[in-house]
Amino acid sequence: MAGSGSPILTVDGTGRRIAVVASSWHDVIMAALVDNAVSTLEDAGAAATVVRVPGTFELPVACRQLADHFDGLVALGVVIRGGTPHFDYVCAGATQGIIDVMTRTGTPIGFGVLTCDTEQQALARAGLPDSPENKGREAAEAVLATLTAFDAIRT
Ligand SMILES: Nc1c(NC[C@H](O)[C@H](O)[C@H](O)CO)[nH]c(=O)[nH]c1=O
Ligand SMILES: CC(=O)[C@@H](O)COP(=O)(O)O
Repeated sequence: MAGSGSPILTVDGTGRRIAVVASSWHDVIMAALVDNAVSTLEDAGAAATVVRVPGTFELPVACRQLADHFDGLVALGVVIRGGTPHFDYVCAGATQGIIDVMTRTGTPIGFGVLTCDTEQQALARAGLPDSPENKGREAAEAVLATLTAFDAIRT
């Protein structure tokens, strides 16, 4: 299980159809996030479909297009601060946009967007062999656990 503070979840993905929506900046880190999310979903018995978008700012619109066609989504991105406030707007816009899709559609979205000041911070959370944390796995586990919780609520 990933780093300190990560919840201990028992996740079952049997019969679930999950779309992994992934941005395309910082390709090495993104590849690790996507690979870990997909393997976590498939190891849990879910069917995973990967959909790529240009950047993290485009994640919400892609999530909205997919939310009615999948049981759940995983949103993955890597945003690394540059020299202007652009980082703040991309991160805030994507985060609020993903929240809006989730609350308006009722489709759970595992949040796997890394918002980092440095590349080193992102690498440490990517689930690479020497990464202390695995945010791709965490986001995948979260969406499956949420769907399980929904089942309990509905019974
Ligand atoms: N700087 C990063 C970006 N910027 C691009 C935006 O996400 C967006 O694609 C652009 O503004 C066009 O609409 N995106 C990332 O995912 N990561 C970054 O570090
Ligand atoms: C977070 C970003 O969009 C980043 O690439 C912007 O860099 P800058 O603020 O130097 O334009």
